[in-house]
Amino acid sequence: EAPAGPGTGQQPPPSSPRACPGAWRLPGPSVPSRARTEPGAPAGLQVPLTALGSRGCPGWEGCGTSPSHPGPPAPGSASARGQLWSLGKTRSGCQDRAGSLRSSLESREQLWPRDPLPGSKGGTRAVLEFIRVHPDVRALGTEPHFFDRNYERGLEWYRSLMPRTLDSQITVEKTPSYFVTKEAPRRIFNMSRDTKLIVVVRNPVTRAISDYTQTLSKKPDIPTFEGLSFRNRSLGLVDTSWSAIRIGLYALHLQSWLQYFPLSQIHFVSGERLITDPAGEMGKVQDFLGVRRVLTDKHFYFNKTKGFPCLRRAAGGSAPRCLGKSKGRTHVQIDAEVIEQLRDFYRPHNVRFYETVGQDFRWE
Ligand SMILES: Nc1ncnc2c1ncn2[C@@H]1O[C@H](COP(=O)(O)OS(=O)(=O)O)[C@@H](OP(=O)(O)O)[C@H]1O
Repeated sequence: EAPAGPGTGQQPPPSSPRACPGAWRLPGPSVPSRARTEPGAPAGLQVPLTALGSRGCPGWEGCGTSPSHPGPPAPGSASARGQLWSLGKTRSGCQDRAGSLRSSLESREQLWPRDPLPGSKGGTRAVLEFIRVHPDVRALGTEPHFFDRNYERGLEWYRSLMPRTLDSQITVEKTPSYFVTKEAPRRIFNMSRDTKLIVVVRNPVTRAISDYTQTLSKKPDIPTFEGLSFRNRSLGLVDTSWSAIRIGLYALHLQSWLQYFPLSQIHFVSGERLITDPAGEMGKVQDFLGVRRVLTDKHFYFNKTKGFPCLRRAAGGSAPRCLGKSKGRTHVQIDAEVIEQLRDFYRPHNVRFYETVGQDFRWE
């Protein structure tokens, strides 16, 4: 996905005295005596836990061993709560990052070839472009896909992509596919258990149609939405192996994250409210990240042509900015009866999700 924003945004000059050596900006050398191999990581992958360690910038090891969370509870245990994406840097100075969400509980073989690049479609680009306006936030403009597709490249590679940050700044990235990537929670936890995660959720029926609309724009020959959605439509059997459907089973995916992260470390953005009240939703994001409420109503305006809220001034620029053409597409028309069937299908899953996170998103 092409970034809508200007590169990695504003960056401090290399000589900035406040720049945190070895954090995201400089791929620090691994220290063999203190490096460790992540259990389950590809053979030979060293996670240099101390590479970020320097005054004002507690290293990975420090972050990773923070007592804030005792570690992954046994799968299925009552204390297993936690979850998903976005990067952040804790106030203690640990450099965390966000990832995005979506985890393929299914294998890549199952996702392929119908969904080579599943997306969130909830509004992750909007959240990233909005939050990067904040002076205490630095964002990677592209999706690194480190915790899913590029994990073998190693943490040094990931770090080298990141924008330079000051001690006081938070680093964020977004990769929607993390949410449905089975290995992502463990990998992020092993990088830093203090990572703050943001998940943008949207009515799963609308999300599926958005996902399908995007795929159709790239592959006009794919079967109809109706054809892909059901194993047997007359019996109402929904095909949960189709990723456009499966990604919307939020409660299911969330369970993988709750094995590693407490719910308090995960923030859920309503994709619907992000459009109707961007300042309100971004206010909550700022609170969650622990930064000042800089982004307010005055940063947004509703662009009638685009049909969406846009920024009066994008990060690093002075002109108004809306997201690109791939955001806010006109959706494919879907039979009302099919939509009703999918609503029925998702209802119990949505209720389970609301109960798990303690919020009612009112997807009816
Ligand atoms: N301000 C603003 N401008 C444009 N679009 C906005 C905005 N806020 C939220 N959205 C919704 O974001 C949807 C795309 O979601 P993502 O960015 O998560 O998609 S992706 O997974 O990264 O491909 C996109 O979905 P579609 O409308 O289906 O294209 C939009 O509805």
